[in-house]
Amino acid sequence: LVPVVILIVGPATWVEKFPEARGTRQSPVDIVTSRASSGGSAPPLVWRYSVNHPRSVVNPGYCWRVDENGYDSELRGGPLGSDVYKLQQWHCHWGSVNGEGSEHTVDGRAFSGELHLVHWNTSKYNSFTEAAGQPDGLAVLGVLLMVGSKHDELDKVVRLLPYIQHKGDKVTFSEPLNPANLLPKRIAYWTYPGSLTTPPCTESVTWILFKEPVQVSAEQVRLNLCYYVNGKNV
Ligand SMILES: NS(=O)(=O)c1ccc(Cc2ccc([N+](=O)[O-])cc2)cc1
Ligand SMILES: [Zn+2]
Repeated sequence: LVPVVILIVGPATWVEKFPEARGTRQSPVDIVTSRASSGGSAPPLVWRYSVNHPRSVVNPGYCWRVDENGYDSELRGGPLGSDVYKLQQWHCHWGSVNGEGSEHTVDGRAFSGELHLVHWNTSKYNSFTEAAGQPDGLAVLGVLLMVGSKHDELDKVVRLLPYIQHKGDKVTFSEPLNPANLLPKRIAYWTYPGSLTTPPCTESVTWILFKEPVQVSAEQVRLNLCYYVNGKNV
């Protein structure tokens, strides 16, 4: 008899190390559109990002992450009350197979990938890490990605991926880039109180997921797939 060792390394083991993962507002979720209530009289969501500053693309071991390096930006309004949030970093989630890389699903449908723009509450907290531990500390803009035409703004990052193939690799670039160009044209969104989708799974995220997917080319998806295995192998 060969002893069978079942090695569980996925989300199922996260609860052991990150008790938050057992919480009541865990992300990602399936957005059941028929159950979403209309936004009513919520104020408009507004954002402003700096364009001309050096950014770093990092390989954190899954997908890729762009650090804003503390340069100024603002996200306010919508579900965020009177607090002002600042962009800390943005990153992606891709699947190991095309078409199933997104974290959130909409009526059970997954998308090819999902971009997250991670902001923290500068009105109430003094650092990203402090804010990341508070229920109203973070606000993440989620953008669903589907295969279609090439995305020129995203390509400014995708073309750098061959230079950060290993975990910990980092490359700094100063080509002007406007994160607002990563967002869809129509800015209708779903919002709900949730958590970080990967460890430490802290329940500190106000999720704002845009309804309209953004198109990226099949080549851009392939480049992401061949350089990164999605966070699922964390
Ligand atoms: N995918 S996501 O929910 O947008 C997400 C965003 C950021 C992070 C990274 C992270 C966020 C917070 C901390 N912390 O406070 O120790 C450590 C790592 C993890 C996950
Ligand atoms: Zn994410």
